[in-house]
Amino acid sequence: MIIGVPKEIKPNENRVAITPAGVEAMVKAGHKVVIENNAGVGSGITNEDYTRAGAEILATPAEVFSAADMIMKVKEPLPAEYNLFKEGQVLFTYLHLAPEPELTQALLKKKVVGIAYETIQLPNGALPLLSPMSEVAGRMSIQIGAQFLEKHYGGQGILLGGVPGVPPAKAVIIGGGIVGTNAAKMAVGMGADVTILDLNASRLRYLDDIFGGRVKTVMSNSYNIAAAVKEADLLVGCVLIPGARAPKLVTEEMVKTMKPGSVIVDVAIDQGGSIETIDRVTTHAEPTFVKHGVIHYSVANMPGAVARTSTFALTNVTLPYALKLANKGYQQAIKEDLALAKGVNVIDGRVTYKSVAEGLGLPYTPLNQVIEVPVGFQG
Ligand SMILES: NC(=O)C1=CN([C@@H]2O[C@H](COP(=O)(O)OP(=O)(O)OC[C@H]3O[C@@H](n4cnc5c(N)ncnc54)[C@H](O)[C@@H]3O)[C@@H](O)[C@H]2O)C=CC1
Ligand SMILES: CC(=O)C(=O)O
Repeated sequence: MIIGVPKEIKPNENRVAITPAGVEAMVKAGHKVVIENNAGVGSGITNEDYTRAGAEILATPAEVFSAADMIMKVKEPLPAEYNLFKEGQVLFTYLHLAPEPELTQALLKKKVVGIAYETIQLPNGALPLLSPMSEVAGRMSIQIGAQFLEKHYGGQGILLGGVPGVPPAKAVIIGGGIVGTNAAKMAVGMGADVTILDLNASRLRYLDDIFGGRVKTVMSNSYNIAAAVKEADLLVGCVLIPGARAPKLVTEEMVKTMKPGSVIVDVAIDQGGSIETIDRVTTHAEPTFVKHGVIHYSVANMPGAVARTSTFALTNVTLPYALKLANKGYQQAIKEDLALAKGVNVIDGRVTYKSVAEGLGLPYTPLNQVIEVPVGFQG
């Protein structure tokens, strides 16, 4: 199989979908890897690093898309890439289709086999290809929040951890999954007063255990969210219903109750966001805007800012699945792997992931009506 890796084009997206180790593994398995010129430089990987591992460098994204049977990317394709897909091409990347109707239509039109990193799901519910980036974004959310709380960034001028004699800032985290847990680790480490809300009581119990009483856990409902938001100096939004648009849990009225110069970091923005006052996706170049006196941060590719860490963390987990797809072909690989089958969002011009179809108001086709699925697969 020919595997193509274009350079990412989202603003300040410096990650790349394969490392030289991945190239070497693909080539050893009998595949060819073509990589766009300088695709790895943002992550500190040169063309020569790739060619030494056995890849071929191509000058343009058009050449990469045209040569490849499978495209490996990091972020969802942008409009400039929509016309580059080939019919039946496998696209293995983060897709986040629920808030992306135009991208979804482009993939359906070209009958692309769209396998989304973020919906590959193990039988125990874990999302192994989302987790490492959630770890990165969760940890970043607190350092970003701490920075924007500084006066010269427009914040209240408070130190997250306080100092002896002055109380710490209040960090409120909505969603106690991978992002939320990693945010809490950083916030606790920096000495903040931390509250986590989730609607999964078992998860709250787990968080209470691992943090040994250093975080407050609260059941997520609109009453408790309103009370916590009002107190928050730093609010981190990180809920997820896999594949679906994020629910708007924090209303505009709640945001109005926050102190001027407080900060909201909506990590769940890649699934449409969970804060009503966030009406736009921001970029690393211009990451914030102010509404009702509150600083809003809504960058959808946060890990792109720490590209070297993120590229290696991401490719550690994507490579085994990419190898399986390349070695067996997508039909056989999907038929044999329950987690991979959960990753298929679009195939043969149909949407095969239910919450994506529901979110976009498009017809849903169960995956088993399109290709063979593993025994026990539930779409
Ligand atoms: N902006 C960015 O650069 C990045 C964004 N993300 C996004 O962050 C979000 C969270 O990801 P993970 O932590 O990995 O997901 P996860 O599945 O580990 O955790 C989500 C948590 O949200 C909870 N939840 C669901 N509905 C809720 C509600 N109504 N109230 C409170 N909690 C609720 C779930 O019980 C779960 O504990 C996802 O949308 C993910 O795509 C992840 C990495 C980077
Ligand atoms: C998860 C995701 O969207 C990212 O890492 O950019």
